[in-house]
Amino acid sequence: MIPFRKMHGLGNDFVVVDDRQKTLGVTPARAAAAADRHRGIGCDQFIVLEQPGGEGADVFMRIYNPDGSEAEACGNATRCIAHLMMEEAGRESVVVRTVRGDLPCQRLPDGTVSADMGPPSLEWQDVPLASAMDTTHLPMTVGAVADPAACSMGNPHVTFFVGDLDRLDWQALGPEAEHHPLLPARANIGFAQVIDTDHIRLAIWERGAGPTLACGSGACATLVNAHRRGLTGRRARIDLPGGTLTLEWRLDGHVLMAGPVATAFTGEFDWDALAA
Ligand SMILES: N[C@@H](CCC[C@H](N)C(=O)O)C(=O)O
Repeated sequence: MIPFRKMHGLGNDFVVVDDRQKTLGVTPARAAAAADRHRGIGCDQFIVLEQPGGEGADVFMRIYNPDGSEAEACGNATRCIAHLMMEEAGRESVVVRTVRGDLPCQRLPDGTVSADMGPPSLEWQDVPLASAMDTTHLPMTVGAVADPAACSMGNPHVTFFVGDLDRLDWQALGPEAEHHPLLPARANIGFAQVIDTDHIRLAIWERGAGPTLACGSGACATLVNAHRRGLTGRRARIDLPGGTLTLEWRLDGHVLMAGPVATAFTGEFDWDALAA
């Protein structure tokens, strides 16, 4: 049997397994089976802890979407895994390694966990987009929304700025936007309503996962894109369906994100039962 921990950040939920001993036999298909909300345990991302493979980090975090694709970044899982590692090490700060790089994290005095998600990539090749263009204004229309901005937080993000989120059926627009021909690696799609220069409401359609209650890297990308469009300053509170994240795009280029993390329950499963 494989022990797991069900964690979440603002309801963006994860099944976390510890494969630091390399015994679990994780494959993309098995990760997808475990993430399935009907036949598996159910989660937005299946997270695998591995040995960091070198100095400078406490753990390596591998991220699978429910469709079996591997993601380069996951902000909320970074904060959850940082919490786990801080408990394990008895420290108040750790470094989580991902395919994107090393992400320093710390526990804040109010008990929330912050992650330094590194600098965004702003060039069209790095998002990636299908051809050369200004990443602050993409020639992209999906239903009633148009003219989004894009950037990468290691994973690709597109942000549509909308007038009233409550009057937009954004879940109906997500699939077409995620698979738009301008997006060769697909993308996470944000629908953002700027309330004030330091306050954004955000809903996210996640690549490989669909609508989620929150997306940490999506919140980072939204602040970056909103600031580049002149809509906000470099700090904002971002309200998502599952709760609030605090964001700062520092002058050194790094994006800092803070918010709550929680463990919902723990349990055990085996791959054969999931596949049945
Ligand atoms: N929930 C995440 C993002 C997870 C990965 C994403 N679906 C992708 O494919 O890039 C977050 O909190 O950032």
